[in-house]
Amino acid sequence: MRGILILNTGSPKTKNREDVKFFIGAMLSDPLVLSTVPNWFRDTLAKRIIAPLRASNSASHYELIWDNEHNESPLIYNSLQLAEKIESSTGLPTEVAMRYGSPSILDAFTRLKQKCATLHEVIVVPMFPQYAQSSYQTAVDEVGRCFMSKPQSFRIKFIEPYFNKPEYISALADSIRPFTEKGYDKLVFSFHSLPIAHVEIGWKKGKDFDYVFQVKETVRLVTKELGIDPKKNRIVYSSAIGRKWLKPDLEETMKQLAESGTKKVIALTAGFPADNLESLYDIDIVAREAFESNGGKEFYFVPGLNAEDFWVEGLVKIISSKI
Ligand SMILES: C=CC1=C(C)c2cc3[nH]c(cc4nc(cc5[nH]c(cc1n2)c(C)c5CCC(=O)O)C(CCC(=O)O)=C4C)c(C)c3C=C
Ligand SMILES: [Fe+2]
Repeated sequence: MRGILILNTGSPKTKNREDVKFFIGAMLSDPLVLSTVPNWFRDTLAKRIIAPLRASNSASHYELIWDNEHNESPLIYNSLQLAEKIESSTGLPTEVAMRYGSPSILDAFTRLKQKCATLHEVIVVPMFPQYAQSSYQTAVDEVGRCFMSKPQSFRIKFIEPYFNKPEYISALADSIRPFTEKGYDKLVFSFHSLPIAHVEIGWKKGKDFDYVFQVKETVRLVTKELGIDPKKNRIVYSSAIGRKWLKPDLEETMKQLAESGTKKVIALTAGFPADNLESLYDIDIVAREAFESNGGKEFYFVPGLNAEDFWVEGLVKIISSKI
């Protein structure tokens, strides 16, 4: 029997400073994330310098978006909900694993084997529509490392980035349509920013690794599916932590739009199917505030696809294409 593994980046175990610090340290000590630092210095820089400096601020952001009802980070909660629905829709054992922290990849393999003694194949579904070495590549590499760390009775297959897959485009369009139908001035598509150095490495390898190409394709195809005016679109990038990162910046653009008289804006992330810090904080709190406090009148945030039925249906089709 086959199993399915929903794979994402991860989130702190709790919103407490210590857990947030641990998570940031784990992420930034990854050579595919913090790649411009010599190997010998990366761990120290990540765990002893950046993580302690960043943790309090970051924890205060997590505090604002945390899912207190389920006592969980929204990213983890959304991923678990999605896995539950995929399992009941396909009848195949489905688990969640994170690149950093928990639930871990090895634990997820164990749970899949417990659910199914005759497991012969695991289809790994990285929840990254566009390729980046710091998201898709590092997550699939880690699954590979875990898989090779001990003998397994199953094989693994990976779903590729689905930036242009009709099922993803149509799910995104379905989530945006109720907002665009009511009229708007600008539709802002936000994506995670990346160091230009990462973008260039991907671009040189070709379109399968080219983040900016894939971002633009997602936006072009969604625009076509919705039948809306591409001139009212903006592509922006959030969460840059350096000067040589992809621009224009989300917050800066919101301020400029408001200052130049734009009244009604719709914003979403087409780079994260599951809501998380980058959508719930960067867009729904920071970008909203930048727009509204500079003269903008109406700001609408399109929630992520999360575990919406139309996305579950689309994702199951994407997964089925590997079977
Ligand atoms: C060099 C730094 C970083 C790069 C490059 C980067 C790329 C990148 N990240 C995601 C997805 C997620 N990142 C998340 C958290 C997070 N990411 C970084 C740094 C880089 N990310 C940090 C320091 C953190 C911790 C939070 C913070 O302090 O800002 C998360 C988790 C969000 C959550 O809700 O918990 C995700 C998901 C992608 C897709 C990506 C490249 C495209
Ligand atoms: Fe990140």
